[in-house]
Amino acid sequence: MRLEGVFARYGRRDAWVLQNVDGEVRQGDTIVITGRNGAGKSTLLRVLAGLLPVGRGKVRDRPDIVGWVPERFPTAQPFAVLAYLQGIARVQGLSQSLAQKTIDAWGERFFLTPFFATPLEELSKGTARKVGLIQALLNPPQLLVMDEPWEGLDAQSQAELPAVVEELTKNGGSCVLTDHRGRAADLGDVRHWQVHQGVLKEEDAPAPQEDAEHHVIEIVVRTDEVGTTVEWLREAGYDVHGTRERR
Ligand SMILES: Nc1ncnc2c1ncn2[C@@H]1O[C@H](COP(=O)(O)OP(=O)(O)OP(=O)(O)O)[C@@H](O)[C@H]1O
Repeated sequence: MRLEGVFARYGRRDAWVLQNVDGEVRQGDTIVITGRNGAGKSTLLRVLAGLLPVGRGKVRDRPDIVGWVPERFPTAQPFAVLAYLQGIARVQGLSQSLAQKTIDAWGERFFLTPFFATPLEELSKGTARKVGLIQALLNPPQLLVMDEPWEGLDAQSQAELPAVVEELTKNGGSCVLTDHRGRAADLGDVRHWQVHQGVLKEEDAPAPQEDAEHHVIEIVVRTDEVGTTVEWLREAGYDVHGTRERR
């Protein structure tokens, strides 16, 4: 998928939010978009997902199946969680039995099953975000676009996200996301796009800085303790660079 000279804005009289953006998303890519508040990161995600039409320029070869995970999942809808996900699966063309199997599997994986009967309006912010995530994954997307996916999720679900991204990209999908908390360090090989005042620049991975006052320690923990350990270290103020399987 390619963006060629893309300009985007929200109203015909507004200033351009994105200006002359060129970029290519290739199969298997994970791209992390960074930039200051208001730089245009979410706007770029909406353009990629096809939710905001471009004012000038072209978007070429957007995949047919795009999953969109919004920063705020809209809970003002008159459905319980399960009925909502079943409705989304139906719209996406999944058969009833496949839909149920898929919803059950994601519900287990993200600890959402106990909330299946809860009305969307009664969900906490974090639980609502899980619904926002799962609805985007029901029909495996060829492009997954996520706005701050770690935000508001519980520690176990946060720890599960890198595996979800890896499964998708290994199967030829691509993933583009924003992450102001630095959690994308858990994702392995990623490309970095930086947005500054609506202009996009591709960056090399940030170079490790020489720093005589800090050292890096590698620690080994049990697989089922990775999420809680990472969370615990971050809460204690440590900078966790990433996790990997022991080889
Ligand atoms: N729905 C909207 N209608 C009008 N203007 C908008 C809308 N959404 C964003 N903007 C404007 O577009 C600009 C870029 O916003 P955007 O949300 O893309 O930035 P961002 O980099 O994602 O910021 P943040 O990190 O704060 O989420 C801002 O000036 C913002 O006010």
